[in-house]
Amino acid sequence: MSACTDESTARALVVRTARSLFTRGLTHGSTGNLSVRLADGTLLLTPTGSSLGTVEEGQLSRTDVHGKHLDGPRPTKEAFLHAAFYRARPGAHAVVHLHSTHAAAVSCLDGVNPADALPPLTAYYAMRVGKLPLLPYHAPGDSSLEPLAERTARTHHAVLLANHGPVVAGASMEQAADAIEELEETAKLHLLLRGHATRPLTPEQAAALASPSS
Ligand SMILES: O=C(O)[C@@H](O)C(=O)COP(=O)(O)O
Ligand SMILES: [Zn+2]
Repeated sequence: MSACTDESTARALVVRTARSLFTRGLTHGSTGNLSVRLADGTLLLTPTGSSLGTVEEGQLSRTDVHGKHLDGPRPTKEAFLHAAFYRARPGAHAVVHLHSTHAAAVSCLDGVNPADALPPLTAYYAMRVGKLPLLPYHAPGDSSLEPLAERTARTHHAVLLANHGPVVAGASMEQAADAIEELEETAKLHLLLRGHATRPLTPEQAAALASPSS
């Protein structure tokens, strides 16, 4: 997915990615939502209440970059969050939100560092995700989170919503999906390692690997 991808290719990519994430158990029921930014600046999003396992190309919603519904079915209730990421990150062309189990579990832990919810356990995590701010709990669809989400997204392409799940933007759908999968795997490692003495990468090691992600 890039700015020059045509709309039918973009629709196919959203559906293909949604099915792939759902069938591998990275989100369940009707949780999670995906979007892409088209060359004309409008956004295609999964509709509210849809399952990522069954959503179809012709059923996507369109909004503008302020979350205003333009056509198609009613968009995900998190359209405002997707739009906030696109406004904050001009290089972003895709946003993915999941309720992946281990990341959601970390989002419910007490004492998580709000500036960075997961340690850089592996080099791949440092390369794909980097710092992961924890945004305070808001009910799903509560747009009062929008200003903080937009401010945070200016400097971070991935965030964790407290008691909820991750949201990740990428220059392409492949990059966003790759990063959110890595976030889930690192959350799993983090939980597996609780109670064990661990040696995450040092801040210098992590910084040396950080990529200027969209
Ligand atoms: O957790 C929620 O309710 C939403 O964030 C979600 O994941 C699914 O909502 P819709 O995309 O509106 O179906
Ligand atoms: Zn959600």
